[in-house]
Amino acid sequence: MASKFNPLCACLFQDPKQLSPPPKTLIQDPKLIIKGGSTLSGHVSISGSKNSALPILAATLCCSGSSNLKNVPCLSDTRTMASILESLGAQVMTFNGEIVVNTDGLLSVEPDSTEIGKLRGGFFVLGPLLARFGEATVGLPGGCDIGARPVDLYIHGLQALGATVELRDGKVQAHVSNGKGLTGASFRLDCPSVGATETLMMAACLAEGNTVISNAAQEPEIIDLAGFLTNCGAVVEGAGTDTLYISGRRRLYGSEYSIMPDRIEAGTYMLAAAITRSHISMSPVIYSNLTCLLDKLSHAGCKILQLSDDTLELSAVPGATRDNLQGFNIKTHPFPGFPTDLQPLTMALLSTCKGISVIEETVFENRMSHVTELQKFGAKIQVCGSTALVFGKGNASPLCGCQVIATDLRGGMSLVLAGLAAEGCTEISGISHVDRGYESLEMKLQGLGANVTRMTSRIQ
Ligand SMILES: CC(=O)N[C@H]1[C@@H](OP(=O)(O)OP(=O)(O)OC[C@H]2O[C@@H](n3ccc(=O)[nH]c3=O)[C@H](O)[C@@H]2O)O[C@H](CO)[C@@H](O)[C@@H]1O
Ligand SMILES: C=C(OP(=O)(O)O)C(=O)O
Repeated sequence: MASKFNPLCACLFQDPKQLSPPPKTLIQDPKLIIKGGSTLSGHVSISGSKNSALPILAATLCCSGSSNLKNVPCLSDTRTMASILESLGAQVMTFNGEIVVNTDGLLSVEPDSTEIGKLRGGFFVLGPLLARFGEATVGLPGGCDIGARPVDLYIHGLQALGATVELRDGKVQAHVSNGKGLTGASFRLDCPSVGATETLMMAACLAEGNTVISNAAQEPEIIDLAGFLTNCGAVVEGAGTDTLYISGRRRLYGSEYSIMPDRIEAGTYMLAAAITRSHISMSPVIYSNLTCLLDKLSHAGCKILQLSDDTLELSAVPGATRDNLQGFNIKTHPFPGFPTDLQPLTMALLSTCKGISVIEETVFENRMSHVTELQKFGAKIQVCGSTALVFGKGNASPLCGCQVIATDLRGGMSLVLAGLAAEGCTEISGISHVDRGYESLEMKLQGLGANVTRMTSRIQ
């Protein structure tokens, strides 16, 4: 049984009230209540990147010994990922944003399927398990319901490295039958999938010989994963370009690594400041990871100042900007294009700007489910396929608080932004979707002066 030291649990056990058994049936349905319409001010700290932490946690399976990961965000997704590693027999210790993982005593190559089904990132364990142990059985992943999200590229890539892969009973079963392990190969991805690039990169690091992955994803999270793998002894070149060159090693060794700041969380707080016409600062931020959004926000009329290497200040206060923010068009693309994860949040902002804005979603075929909820605030949006026309309200009439339901992570967060800007009270249910990706959400918003509270109903 894997051991886990969690200081939070240790604290709970010191309080005798916490020792009484919980009621038999306990349904928790967290909601956020937002009293909107006020401006934000102050500084917000940006957490470590969820989408870096998940593949890097999976990559610890490639390594002998312990990996010590710092700046891991405390999120339901990272907790689920830790539990996936534990279901394999890994030892996982969590302490204050640090996670130490030791995979030496692994007992299984089949992670808990229920946990895998909770997020997309769980599936990333397939490549490392197969590469290190020659076999793996992994259930199909969950994650946001924003499109079909097949795993064909992962499978074809692993087959190119010599694995036999089949889908049986809703699980991907993979093994290497040559008795030696995966073999390096050249593989071209049909589209630059982030998860497939990460999975193949991890697998290739332990394959015999050289691998070339072309049409690879170029997201900053790929560079972060390559940074961790390189620290562990891997040889990866070209991360951040469309071609990766990997020279396989017999073994990798666990190392210490600090996860980069979350560019999507940083973008979210910039958009929160813009939609509430506020002035806030934030750090740490890597500017080059956010160029597209920064350009659009400047064009809209926001004033953006780089206070230091990693600190950014954004002002959308009337007077500091033109008379109101001007709408703009976006088309989502893989990095360095406009990030799909910021599309729903940008839509919320555009509904308050001047003029008509066009949003084209090209990465996922079904990432518009937030529109019907945004319309409940009074936002004027028309959707045709994967394109949305946003008729900005400008100063004409503000958004109005209402009751809405979050059905995915970023769509849910777009409702939080709308609620911050809206006049009156907003109640957002389905907040567990948002908790997958935003650390200390209401604490951070409260720190900026927002009136946000969490309500957890307990039903027996
Ligand atoms: C945990 C994590 O890191 N999630 C991110 C990751 O998701 P994820 O890695 O799932 O996203 P992908 O880059 O793989 O998906 C991009 C497109 O490729 C398609 N595709 C993907 C794999 C495959 O085998 N076949 C296929 O057709 C998908 O359906 C989608 O239309 O990148 C997305 C794109 O930046 C982000 O929105 C997610 O937040
Ligand atoms: C889509 C996202 O996550 P996932 O890939 O885990 O569903 C996201 O982070 O916006």
